[in-house]
Amino acid sequence: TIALQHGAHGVGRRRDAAMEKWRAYGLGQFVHWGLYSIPAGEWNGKQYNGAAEWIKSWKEVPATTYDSLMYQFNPTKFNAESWAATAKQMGVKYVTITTKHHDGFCLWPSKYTNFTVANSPYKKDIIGPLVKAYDRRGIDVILYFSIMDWHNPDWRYDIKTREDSVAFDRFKQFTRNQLLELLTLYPAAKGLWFDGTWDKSWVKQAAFADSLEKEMRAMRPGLIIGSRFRADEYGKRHFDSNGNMMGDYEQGWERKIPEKITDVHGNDWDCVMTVPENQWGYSKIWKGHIKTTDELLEMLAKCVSLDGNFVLNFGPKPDGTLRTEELDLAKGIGAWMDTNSEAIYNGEYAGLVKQDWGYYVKKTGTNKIYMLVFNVPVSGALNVVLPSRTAISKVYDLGGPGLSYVPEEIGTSTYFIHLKQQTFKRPFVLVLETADNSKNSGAQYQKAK
Ligand SMILES: COc1ccc([C@H]2[C@H](O)[C@H](O)[C@H](C)N2C)cc1
Repeated sequence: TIALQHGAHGVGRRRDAAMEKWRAYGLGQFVHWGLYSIPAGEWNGKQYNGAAEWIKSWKEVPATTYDSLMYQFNPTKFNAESWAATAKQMGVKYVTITTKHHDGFCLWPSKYTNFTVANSPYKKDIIGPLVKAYDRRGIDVILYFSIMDWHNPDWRYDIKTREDSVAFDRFKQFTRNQLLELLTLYPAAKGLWFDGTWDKSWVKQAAFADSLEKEMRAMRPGLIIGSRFRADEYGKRHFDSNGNMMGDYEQGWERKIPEKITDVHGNDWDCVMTVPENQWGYSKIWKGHIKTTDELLEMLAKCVSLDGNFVLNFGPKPDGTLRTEELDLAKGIGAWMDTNSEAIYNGEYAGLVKQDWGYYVKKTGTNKIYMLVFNVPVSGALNVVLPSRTAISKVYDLGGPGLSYVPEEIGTSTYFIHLKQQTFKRPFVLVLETADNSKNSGAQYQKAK
């Protein structure tokens, strides 16, 4: 191994209560809201073909004109309680909210810049009411913060000259000030989701970022910070020069999901996902494929079955209301979660052979295994292969009270569960209770005929 001062500071999963709670979330919500929500991907009648929250980077958009959008920010219909109520009904256990995106506009009244809600017609703090509304419903709040700040004149993409270095030192102090300010103003926040950390200027700040991370953790014991915040002294990000993950969970899964358990290297992780192909902030026109409730439920199931959390993005409108398509998805996901959330919360990788019908989730600390079924075979028979010397002792359907199955044993710890009906309109969950049958514990199952 390589001697590192600023690489990973621990190997393997955090075992403290705060991280165990994070590990158990299963389902989260991302909220991208800011000045970019006003143009919503359009400028002078032309469609920006990137992600709406990146419109300031479009050459057709003069930075000063974009920044004057601050004087239009007045979300008269914003109601933190209704956003939190929607999230509660959807069944999310945590929410990640943009405090400052790359454009540099702050949704809280920061005293380190004028580019904040305080100087907009709206005037009021947005973050405080959101933290309160979500937190009091038992939904933990994570604060999204972009290191890259296109508004701050001291931001640099790289540090080439003495002047760059002097300016970026000012920028580093500004960044530290804002982060300590956020932790001080919003003590209920459980973590920070960093972004905008890929440029050379920041990648060169291994020592500064490491000491800042230590300072924030000391200030807020239990604070959860992902792998995207800092680089090690050789410029390695997410995983240090020895291949160890930096931070408490892997943040690389943006709009993509791991295929198999070895892809996650035994770490905690979350997948952040957009409803359209690639739009985080509100975009008037959603081009391309828009994901349906069932597609999103399958992504959720896949993430939880591979030891991760699934975080679905919402891009509220400039008036502060949520768009209809997102409200409909929240309702659809919530309805499914009302029946099946016990297969999502406190779930982990079950260690069983993956089958085509869907995903296994094991309830942490128990021998209860859930079968989240998305693809019913034409045979109607779901194949289950358990570790040897393990037997199925009981199978029942979470959705159909009293709907239980007697599996057919077709080999050592190998079964078919013959479904009783052929057509299913929605994904459903079967609960497997297993027992050790090394002493042939007489588990209730049919002998193969
Ligand atoms: C360089 O490509 C990028 C960089 C940052 C992003 C940002 C998005 O704006 C959104 O905030 C997402 C979570 N983040 C990775 C997306 C693509």
